[in-house]
Amino acid sequence: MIRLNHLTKRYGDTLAVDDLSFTVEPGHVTGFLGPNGAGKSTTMRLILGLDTPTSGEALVNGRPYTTLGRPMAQVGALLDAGAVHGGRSAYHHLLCLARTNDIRERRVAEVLDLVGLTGVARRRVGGFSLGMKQRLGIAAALLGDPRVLMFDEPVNGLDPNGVRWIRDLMRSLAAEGRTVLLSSHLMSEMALTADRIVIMGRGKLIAEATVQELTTRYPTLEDAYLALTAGSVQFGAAR
Ligand SMILES: Nc1ncnc2c1ncn2[C@@H]1O[C@H](COP(=O)(O)OP(=O)(O)OP(=O)(O)O)[C@@H](O)[C@H]1O
Repeated sequence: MIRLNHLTKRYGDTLAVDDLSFTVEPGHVTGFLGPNGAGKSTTMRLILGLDTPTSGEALVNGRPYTTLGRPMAQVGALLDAGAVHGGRSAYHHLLCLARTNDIRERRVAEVLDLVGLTGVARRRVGGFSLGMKQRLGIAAALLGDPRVLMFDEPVNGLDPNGVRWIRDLMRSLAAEGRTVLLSSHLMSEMALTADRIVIMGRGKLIAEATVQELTTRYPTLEDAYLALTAGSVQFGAAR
């Protein structure tokens, strides 16, 4: 479970996350939505202890990330698929992560198989396509077999097979009772993947609802999103 209590992050004059409180429950795919600059990535970084809150707290399984023992076994995340050492092979990249996190080596082959990269495991990551890097990032997130998972825009760069694969993977991880938080700007895909939705805008919580509640009140999830975020879009072309 992920719980945010009055989470706030200020960068100079920018209030990136503003008194944000919500809970991400196990057993569901929770879609994390919001316009560009809403604060989604900052929130995920705060949950992972990659940044320090100005005030409030982000808890994973009841504790701040930085106090978790064996954190990769509790929470896995894909934030930036490009953030890997291009000179290493996929296998070596995951092996290094496993060794430094007290994870058995056999798990490396398991996750490579799970994400469909076994055939290219010995190739240098520098030559990987964006979609292959996304798969490698997902393999790293799954390495510690954590109960809590976060994915920031995982379908970016994936072909239709990859998009379908991500959807099925997210849903099966949730069906196993894991907590899955998934950000994406692709509303039609989100409607097929998530069952709960959290929407933020300008750092604040705008809505927390099930997909069913939103699509009962609005014709589609996209209509719901556009109506609810209408006052929170910061960047857009003049009409
Ligand atoms: N390290 C930082 N230093 C200064 N400002 C930052 C930093 N990180 C984020 N911000 C600012 O915080 C705000 C929220 O950014 P964030 O990347 O969290 O939004 P987002 O919802 O993930 O956006 P997108 O959908 O475009 O990825 C933006 O105004 C951004 O410029």
